[in-house]
Amino acid sequence: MASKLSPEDSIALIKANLAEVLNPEIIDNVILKEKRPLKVYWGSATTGRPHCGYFVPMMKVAELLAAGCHVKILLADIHGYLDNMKAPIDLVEFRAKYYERVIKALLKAVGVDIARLEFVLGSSYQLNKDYTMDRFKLEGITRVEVAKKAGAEVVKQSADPTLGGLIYPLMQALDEQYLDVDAQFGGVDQRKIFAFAMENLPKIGYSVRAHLMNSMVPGLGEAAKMSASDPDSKIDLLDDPAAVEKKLKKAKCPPKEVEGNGVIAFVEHVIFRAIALKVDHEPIFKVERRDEEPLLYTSIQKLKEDYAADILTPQLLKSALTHHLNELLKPIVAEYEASPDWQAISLQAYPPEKAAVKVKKVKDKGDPAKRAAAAAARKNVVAQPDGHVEGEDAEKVTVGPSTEETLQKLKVSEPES
Ligand SMILES: N[C@@H](Cc1ccc(O)cc1)C(=O)O
Repeated sequence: MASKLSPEDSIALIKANLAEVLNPEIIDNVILKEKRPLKVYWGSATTGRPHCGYFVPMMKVAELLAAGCHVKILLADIHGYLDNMKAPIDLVEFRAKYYERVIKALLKAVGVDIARLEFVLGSSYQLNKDYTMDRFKLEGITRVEVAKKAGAEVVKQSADPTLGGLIYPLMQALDEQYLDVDAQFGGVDQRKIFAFAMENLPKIGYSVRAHLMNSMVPGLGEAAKMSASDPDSKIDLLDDPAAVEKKLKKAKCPPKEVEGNGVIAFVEHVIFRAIALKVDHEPIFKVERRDEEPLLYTSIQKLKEDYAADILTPQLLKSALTHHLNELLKPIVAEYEASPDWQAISLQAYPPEKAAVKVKKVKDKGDPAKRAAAAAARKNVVAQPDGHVEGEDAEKVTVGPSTEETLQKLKVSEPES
């Protein structure tokens, strides 16, 4: 598969396995007429620890690389902060480094050549004069309601939204220009931002880009009984085989139910495609059975049929996936374990002690900062001094009064910037 593809095959692979492509002719034109590699980017706000769900967009990135594209990965550190401070400004830099390590390792695990892969840190160009002036231009012509709607499915919504959440989609649109790409890739949740970019970039003198959209895949590791916000239910990219097995055992996977089944979706969107990229023949997904011949699947359709008929049971499917997923994770974990450098980055990006240390001192549960620390410790997220809780589950555990009130009580000044 990694061998050189014909232009037509390359275009087909670029457009494969997507929910939607906007302005596909831009892609055809670059490859067939201009005869150069397509330049495309995928952006990720550097917030929570990347988990197994990242395999889904990464499979498309792997296909784009295999199709000969020049792929840029935007580590959107400023966006991570703008989106309701999902990542505190002093941690985003480390998180960006962590993301780069883990994404590289993940793509290598999939077996794709990353020579044409480039990482770009958002703040490395988003603070430049030209970018800033263009931002002002967009801000000057964008109605508040339009910006709000553009970000509605991406930016965390709240009753008292910040300006940052409105600027977010404007900057994502500008990124297309400043990253100098032909196309942007993202999930269908990004559709309104993509439409905003298509409508507004031409107004400030820039061209419309193509947009590639992945369908939204139901999450893997959403536990059957526990709440989805339980941090233990998400499979981390650095989980060891025993942890993967344990979490998958608990994962929601109703028998005979194919639609909305996260385990089947993962097999379809990640495992099958990963196998397809590695081998030249049809992918084979093997399900071992006790006392019986293994089940061999070369198509996801057959697998779904067997699942609906209960020939392939949740238990069989989960144990087969455990095996395949652990094979994918093995080199990622090995690289992490062999790299003191990466381990240090991990500690800086996601300091584990903060919440635990604070919680030990918690006596006055009336103090919002302390209540936040206690809640954070329970949830394995990080509490900030203002009572604001940071981490993937932040919204669900935020406690206490407004930041302003808390800051006054704690007698600390608002952080600069
Ligand atoms: N909006 C993307 C992140 C992103 C940020 C900036 C971009 O230019 C592109 C993508 C997300 O939801 O994660």
